[in-house]
Amino acid sequence: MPTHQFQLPQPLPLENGVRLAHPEVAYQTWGQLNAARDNVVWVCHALTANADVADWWPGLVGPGRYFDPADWFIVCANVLGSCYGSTGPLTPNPITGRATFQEFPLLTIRDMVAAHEALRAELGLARVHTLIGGSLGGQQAVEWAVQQPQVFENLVLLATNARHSAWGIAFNEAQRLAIFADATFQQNSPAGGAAGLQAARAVALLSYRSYQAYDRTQTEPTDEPLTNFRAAAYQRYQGDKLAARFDAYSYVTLTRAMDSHHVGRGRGGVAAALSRVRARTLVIGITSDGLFPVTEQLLLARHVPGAMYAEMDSAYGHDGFLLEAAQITHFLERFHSLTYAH
Ligand SMILES: CC(=O)SCCNC(=O)CCNC(=O)[C@H](O)C(C)(C)COP(=O)(O)OP(=O)(O)OC[C@H]1O[C@@H](n2cnc3c(N)ncnc32)[C@H](O)[C@@H]1OP(=O)(O)O
Ligand SMILES: N[C@@H](CCO)C(=O)O
Repeated sequence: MPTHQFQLPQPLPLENGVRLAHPEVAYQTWGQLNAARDNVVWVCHALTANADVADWWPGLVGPGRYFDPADWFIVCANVLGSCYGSTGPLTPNPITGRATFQEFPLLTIRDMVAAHEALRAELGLARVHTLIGGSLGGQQAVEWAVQQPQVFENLVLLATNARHSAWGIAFNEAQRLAIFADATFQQNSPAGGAAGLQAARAVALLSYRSYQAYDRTQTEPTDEPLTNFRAAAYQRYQGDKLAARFDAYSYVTLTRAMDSHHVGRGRGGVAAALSRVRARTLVIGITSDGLFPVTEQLLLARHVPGAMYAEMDSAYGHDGFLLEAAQITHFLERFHSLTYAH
């Protein structure tokens, strides 16, 4: 699908008090809005994905999948701060003409939601049938459902939380330290900090997978090597793969936004904030998720009124929310049949 660009009509007031001039949001849509305008599905993507949800979630979005464009009008927008078309740290500042990470403001999950809320208004979508997201996408989804409870009919949160944990922030900081240790980060060019980003992704992978996943896929078949281990090659490969498609400046910006996530900030705490949600809600946890452990999804389900909770096993750990399409489809079908049974 073509990627559309939406420029917000006004500067965007950010949570830290700065106004972001002429912000843009890149987005894609699939399917048609029906006459009743009640078939909207909005997908919020995770850390390094983009607006092309049919590409990165092919098991859930596409012909014959649970979210089939023949039935649904599906929207996915790139987050503010990313390097896939929405305004980010390497976007030239329209006033100064410069693109420098150092001058780019701190973004929060609420700022990302504010940009997508402006896009929702632009598209004239008064109601959204289903808002769905995992990980950083789930952080946006829950924040949005707290902010605009009247808009969302159904909310699906996967492998996410109400407030980013100390453990998650520590992982993110370890990754940022790897990036800052790369002297080329000062360049403010797309390849700046690439070696640091490779190391950051290798660290991140440890939090996205599990002991069992590495044991199953990366154990040596023989006892021969004393060096150049399979698991080590996998770490390098994954680092290279991300550095080839992403930039270090967006990575730092987005991980800082993730750290900022706290639905209860200024709202009397997490429980009070979650009690505002009016959407029928399904929360999905992954038993092997070491980054967003199921205790975090149980907390969401406990405080969102009437929420349902489902738990899946995955050999992948946290990244199971991207890969376990069959299990997620099963839970969505059950959720749909329960919420629309009468
Ligand atoms: C432009 C864009 O692409 S943007 C959108 C793409 N990305 C996103 O949307 C972000 C979300 N997606 C992701 O995070 C990931 O793609 C996931 C989690 C869904 C899947 O991760 P993957 O890396 O594909 O899976 P996995 O961990 O099994 O690794 C498989 C890869 O590692 C390689 N690999 C496996 N073991 C080793 C090893 N020992 N040494 C070297 N390479 C290895 C495989 O050959 C395979 O390579 P390939 O990706 O080039 O086919
Ligand atoms: N694997 C995900 C991050 C984990 O939520 C991504 O690269 O977007």
